[in-house]
Amino acid sequence: MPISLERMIHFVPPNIEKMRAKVPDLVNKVDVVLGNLEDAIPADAKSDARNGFIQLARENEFGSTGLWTRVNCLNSPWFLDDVMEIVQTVGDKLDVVMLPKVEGAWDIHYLDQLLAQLEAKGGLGKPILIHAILETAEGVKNVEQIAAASPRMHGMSLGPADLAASRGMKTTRVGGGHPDYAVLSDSDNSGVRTAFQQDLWHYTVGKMVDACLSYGLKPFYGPFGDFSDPQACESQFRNAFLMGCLGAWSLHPSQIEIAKKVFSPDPAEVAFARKILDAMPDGTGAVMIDGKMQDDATWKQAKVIVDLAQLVSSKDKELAEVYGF
Ligand SMILES: CC(=O)SCCNC(=O)CCNC(=O)[C@H](O)C(C)(C)COP(=O)(O)OP(=O)(O)OC[C@H]1O[C@@H](n2cnc3c(N)ncnc32)[C@H](O)[C@@H]1OP(=O)(O)O
Ligand SMILES: O=CC(=O)O
Ligand SMILES: [Mg+2]
Repeated sequence: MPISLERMIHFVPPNIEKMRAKVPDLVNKVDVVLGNLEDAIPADAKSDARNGFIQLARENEFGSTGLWTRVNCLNSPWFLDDVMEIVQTVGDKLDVVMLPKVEGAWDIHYLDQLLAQLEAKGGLGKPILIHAILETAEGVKNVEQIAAASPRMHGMSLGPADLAASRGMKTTRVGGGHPDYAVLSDSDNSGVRTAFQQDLWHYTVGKMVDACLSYGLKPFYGPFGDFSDPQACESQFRNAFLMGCLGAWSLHPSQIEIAKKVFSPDPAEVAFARKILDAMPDGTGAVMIDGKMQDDATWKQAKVIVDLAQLVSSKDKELAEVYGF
C-alpha cells in the first residue's frame, strides 16, 4: 500500500468546464483530486463527466496529489464504460477507483478482476486501487468481508446520505448530526432537563475503522453537505479523525481548509507525542510526563501521531516548521 497523505478527497464535477479549469490550482491545494461520475452528475451528463475526467487527467500533472475517480454503481448502465474507457485512456495516471454502494465482497471481486484484465491489456505496471463507499445497510453488515476482499483495497469512506436512505432513517441531510437524536438528562429538583445531542454515525464509523485497520486499509469520513455550517463540518470531521479516520471528502472549496486543519495533527499533541517517544527510546517501560503515566501503549499512540505529522510535513512545509521537523 503506497503511503500517501489523503486528508481531503476533493470532489470535482468533471462535466462542467469551469470546474475542470480549477484543477491546476486544486492540485496544489488538496491531497486528492477526485472526478465524480456518480450521484450529483445528471443522468444526461454522464458521458460528458466521463470524457471531462479523461480530459482533466490528460491535461494535468498531479505529482504527489492523488488522482481518483468515483465511478457509477455496478448496477447502473454507466459503470462498465466508466471503468473501460478511463482505464484504457488514463489508467497510467489513475491511483484509485472509488466504488459506490458496495454491498459485499462480490462487488469488489468483480471490479478487481475487471481492473486486472484492463491493466494486463494496457500493459499498466502500477495496480489501480479500490476504495469502497460504505453506504448501504447490507454493506455495513458485510464490512469485514469487503475489507478483506482484495489486496487492491485502499480503504473505505462512510456515505451517510445513501446509508440514511438505505436504512430508512428519517433524515434529509448529507452527513452530520440531528437535533432530535439526543439523550435527555434525568430531571433535577427544578425540573430542568438537558438534551445531549448524540453522533448518528458513531456506530458505523467505529465498525468501519475496525474492519479497515484489521486488514491494513484506510478509513475515511465522507461528505458533509451543509456548506453554510463550517463548525458542524469541522466537528463531524474531528470526531472521525479522533476515531481513526485519515481524511474526509471536500465537496466545496470552503471545506478544503477545514479538512486540512482537522486531519493534520494538532501541534501541541505532536509536541507531547514527541516527548513520549524521547522519554522511552526503545518503547518499553513506564515513565511520568506532566503527571501522566506513559508506557508501551501510549508510546504506540504517540508513534501514530508523530508518523502522521511527518507525513504531513513531507507535503506541507508550513506545518513542518510548526511541528519542528
Ligand atoms: C452524497 C454524495 O454523493 S456527496 C458527493 C457528490 N456531490 C458532489 O460531488 C458535489 C460537488 N460540489 C459541487 O458540485 C458544487 O460545490 C455545488 C454545485 C454543490 C455548488 O456549487 P456553486 O453553486 O458553484 O457554489 P458556490 O457559488 O458557493 O461556489 C463558489 C466557487 O467555488 C467553486 N466550486 C464550487 N464547488 C467546487 C468544487 N467541488 N471544486 C472546485 N470548485 C468548486 C465554484 O465554481 C465557484 O467558483 P467561482 O467563484 O470561480 O465562480
Ligand atoms: O456518497 C455519499 C453518500 O453519503 O451517499
Ligand atoms: Mg452515496
